[in-house]
This record gives sequence, structure tokens and C-alpha cells, in this order.
Amino acid sequence: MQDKVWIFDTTLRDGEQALKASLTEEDKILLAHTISRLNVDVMEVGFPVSSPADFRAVQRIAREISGPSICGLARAVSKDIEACGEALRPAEKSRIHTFIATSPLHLEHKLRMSLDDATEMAVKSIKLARNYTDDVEFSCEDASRTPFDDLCRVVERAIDAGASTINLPDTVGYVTPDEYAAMIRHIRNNVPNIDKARLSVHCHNDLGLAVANSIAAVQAGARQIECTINGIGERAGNCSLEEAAMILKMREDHLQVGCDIRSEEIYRASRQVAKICNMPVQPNKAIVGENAFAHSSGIHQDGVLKAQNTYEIMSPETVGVPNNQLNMTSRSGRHVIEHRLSELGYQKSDYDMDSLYESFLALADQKGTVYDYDLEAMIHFNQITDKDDFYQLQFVNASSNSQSIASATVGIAMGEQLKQEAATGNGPVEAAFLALERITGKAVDIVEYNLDATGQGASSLGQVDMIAKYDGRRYHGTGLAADVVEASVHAMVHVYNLIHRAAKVSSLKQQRKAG
Ligand SMILES: CC(=O)SCCNC(=O)CCNC(=O)[C@H](O)C(C)(C)COP(=O)(O)OP(=O)(O)OC[C@H]1O[C@@H](n2cnc3c(N)ncnc32)[C@H](O)[C@@H]1OP(=O)(O)O
Ligand SMILES: CC(C)C(=O)C(=O)O
Ligand SMILES: [Mg+2]
Repeated sequence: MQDKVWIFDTTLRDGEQALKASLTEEDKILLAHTISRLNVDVMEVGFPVSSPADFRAVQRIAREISGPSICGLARAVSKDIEACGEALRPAEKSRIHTFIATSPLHLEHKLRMSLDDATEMAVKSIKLARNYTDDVEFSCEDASRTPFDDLCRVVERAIDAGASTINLPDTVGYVTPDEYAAMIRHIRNNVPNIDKARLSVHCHNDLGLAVANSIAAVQAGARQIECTINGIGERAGNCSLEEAAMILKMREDHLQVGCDIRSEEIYRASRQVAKICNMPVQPNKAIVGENAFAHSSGIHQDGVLKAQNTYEIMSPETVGVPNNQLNMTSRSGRHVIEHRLSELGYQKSDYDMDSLYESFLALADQKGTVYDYDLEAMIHFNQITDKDDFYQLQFVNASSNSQSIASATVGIAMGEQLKQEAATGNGPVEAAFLALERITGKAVDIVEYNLDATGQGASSLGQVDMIAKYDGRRYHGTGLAADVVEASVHAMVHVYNLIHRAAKVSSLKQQRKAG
């Protein structure tokens, strides 16, 4: 690597500021371990003065995590610095991050003080922080809206006072990459003691430029990027760690700098943050979105099958995604079908591609994604059996209240037979699923369960989208109903019908082989 950019993760501080419910101490510890596995250089894990719970969480992380430097945030006031220093005391390596706004707007309206007064507070706080650690970071909040000359004056004083990292945030995500790079260059060229500090950037995403601004700043000489997993953070979020890190890794040739992030840990970290913070990742999100390594159109699938790098600039394994995905949809072509079938053990002579492709398109138009068992059904039955569902939901009765255990009774027609079962559970959905399990005799593993509302206001419908695993295979079930328990039961019945159909296809395959 030519030169290194430090990665400063602030998922547990700036990221946490954006959550509707604060993270518990246990959540923070779990995420802290995950973040440290990414091999970040610094992790900012809280604002100790803000609450006793945050103080305790920072202290526990400081005690438990080794490797990265553990950092806490503090305003430029003594009580914040002291709380931060105390919370970080058990850390192997600690950093106190103190800040004060320097822009005319923030000085006049928020802090109601002059730049000189703010500078004196910064100097005093940095000196106090140095009593706790040699590693002190100072941020000029709203730096990107601060006149360059003012920034130079504050930065010089902060370095003289003992700050070894100077952070120049684009707090409100306002500037463009060229403006931000010009600011970094100006500071590097005009602050006499700048060589005694590492320059850091902290970008918000209000105009969608957080990552671009961070990289432009690196090109201008910044050597620390402050970022969060999945880009979570105040308002539109912060620079996304996975995007910044992968740009540095993938384009080291061009940027002449890299970073030490263990990229194979990225996907796991992203999933965990999304789940624990209850902030789902959009499917088309770079690096970690569900579609980041999925190919859906025939021309792309054909290209990837011939040479993966035709449509993939990095392999999914590089970021810990198990494999790429070739979605079979009505935009797919013959090549991907042939490839999938050969992976399933079929030879070209087992089917007539033209007629298979015709059935494939009809089914894909009807249901969106075509799965392996659909392909096999087309080969073996030469027709689609989606309409002949084996399990038909007859009724579901569920009851729950805050004082007793939830219960549900479900009735299912299975061919000529009507079967009903009752069960109890932690909630009505679990009770209904257990009743279904008793009816079918099949215990499935729920890998994903998403409940959403479709429509507006009180008339909206509950929409359930779930992935369940049975016998090593994954099945995707969906359900829609005014009642969320009913929608859930529809989705699970959908899964059972797919399992039933897959079993039918595989027994037919066996019979043909034997005969
Ligand atoms: C850009 C950022 O992300 S900054 C970090 C933002 N994060 C947070 O605010 C989360 C943690 N915050 C908190 O828990 C609380 O806001 C606390 C404990 C810090 C302060 O709470 P309170 O004392 O009740 O004050 P409140 O939050 O209402 O107002 C902030 C005060 O700090 C002052 N202040 C703001 N930034 C700074 C700073 N960097 N240094 C010194 N004072 C500051 C404000 O001017 C205001 O002072 P005032 O009371 O004299 O008007
Ligand atoms: C505290 C600072 C670094 C911050 O979060 C910001 O300016 O956005
Ligand atoms: Mg911020």
C-alpha cells in the first residue's frame, strides 16, 4: 500500500444519533465487537456525558475491546471532557474527540459567542483532554461553512494545544467535492503546524455526496475518513464505511492510498447493524444491498457466466457476500436457464429449450422470479402447477391480549381432507405458525420475515414477505390480507405449497431415473 487512510467508525455515536430507540448496552457491545473485527483504526462509541447508560456502554467497550483506539465525543466543556476521560480509562488505546462549531451561523445563533471565545474553549478543552490521553481529536463543527481564514486560526491553535487529529466536518452535507477538496488543500498550505496533525473528514449525506466528498478530501491530502456502517447517521446519514473502504481498496491504483479494513467482514457487519438498529438496507445500496451482486437481465447473466468481471468489478466474496445471484426473471435469456439446469444436473438432451423458454417466460411474467423447482416442474410436467395448490387456507382464528398467552386455530384443506389444529405462542403469528406445523407435519426454519403495510392509512393491507428453509432449500412466501396474522398465515401456506411442489417434482425425477 502506498499510503494509509485511517478509518474512523462512528456507527455507535453519530449512527446511533439517528435511531428512534437508543441502543441498549448489550446491543452496543455486540456491535462494538463486530466493528472491531472490521479492523477499523478508531471507533467512536458514544457521548459519555449524555446519559449514565451511554457512559456505562462506553466504559464497557473500553474494557472489552482491544485493537482499535476507543473514542468518545465531548463538547468543549470541562464536564464533558472529564466524563469522556473517565469512561475511556479502561481502554488499551483511547481517544477523546472534542468539538466546537466555528461557522458564523452556528457561532451567532447556536453558541451565541465569538470565534475567539469558541477558540479559547477549544484550547482549554484540548489541554484538559491531554491529561487523560495523548490522542486528542478536535473538530471544527460546520467547518465547510466556515471562512478559510477562521478555520486556519482555530486549527493552528488546536494543534498547539495538543490535538493530533484535526477534523473538518461537512456537518450539514452542503459542499461539493471540489469545494471540499479546496478547503483541505487550503488548510494544508496555510496552517504552519499542520504537519503535526492528521487531517480528518466527516461528511453528511444531505445531498448524497458524503462518500464523494470524503474521497475528494483524501485526494486533497486528508488521511482519516469518519464513517458509519450502512451510512447511518443524523438526517440523511454519514459517509458509508463499506463504500469508502471499497473505493480505497478497489481504486488504490488511482488514488495511491489504501486502508486496512478487512473487507470480508463487511457484509456480516452491515446485516447486523441493519437488524439491531432496525434500519433496513435499500436493495440497490452499493456493496451491501440485496441486489449489489444480483444479475437479472439476460445479456448481463450471459456476460457474467462467460467472465464474471464483465459485470462485476469485485467478487461478492471480497465483501463477505457468499455468492452472486442470477435471478431468473422475464428479462433472462436462454444461457442462464441452460447454466442453472446444468448445475441442477440436467443435460441439454433432457429438454427442448425453445418450448421450455416459452413456458419460462409465461411463468416469469406471471410471478416475477422463477425458482429452481419451477424450472424442474416445467421439464417434468411441461406445465405450471402453481394454481393447483395442495394446501388451501380455510380459516384462521387468532386471539391475543396483554394479559394472556396468544392462541390460534387454523383450518387447511389438503386435497379432499380438512384438517384443523390449535396452538399457543408468544404472539398470534407464532401460534398460527405452530398450528400450521402440526397440520403439515413439517417444521420450517424462518430465515427472514418482513411485515409491511401496503396502501394508505386505516385501509392499508398487511403484506408479509418471508423466506423459510426446509430440507436445505429456501422458499419464498408472500401473503396479503387486511389482518396481519392472516397475511402471515397466507405467506406460510404459500411456503408449504412450494415445499409440496418441490417434493412432488423430486419424487417424479426419482421415478423417471428408476424407470
Ligand atoms: C454535529 C453533532 O453531531 S454534535 C453531537 C450531537 N450529539 C448529541 O447532541 C447527543 C448527546 N447530547 C446530549 O445528551 C445533550 O444534548 C447534552 C448532554 C450534550 C447537553 O444537554 P443540555 O445541557 O440539556 O443542553 P442542550 O442539548 O439542550 O443544548 C446544548 C447546549 O450545549 C451548547 N453547545 C453545543 N455544542 C457545544 C460545544 N461543542 N461545546 C460547548 N458547548 C456546546 C449549546 O450552545 C447549548 O448551550 P446553552 O444551554 O448554553 O444554550
Ligand atoms: C461532532 C462532529 C464531528 C459531527 O458529528 C459533525 O460535525 O457532523
Ligand atoms: Mg456528524
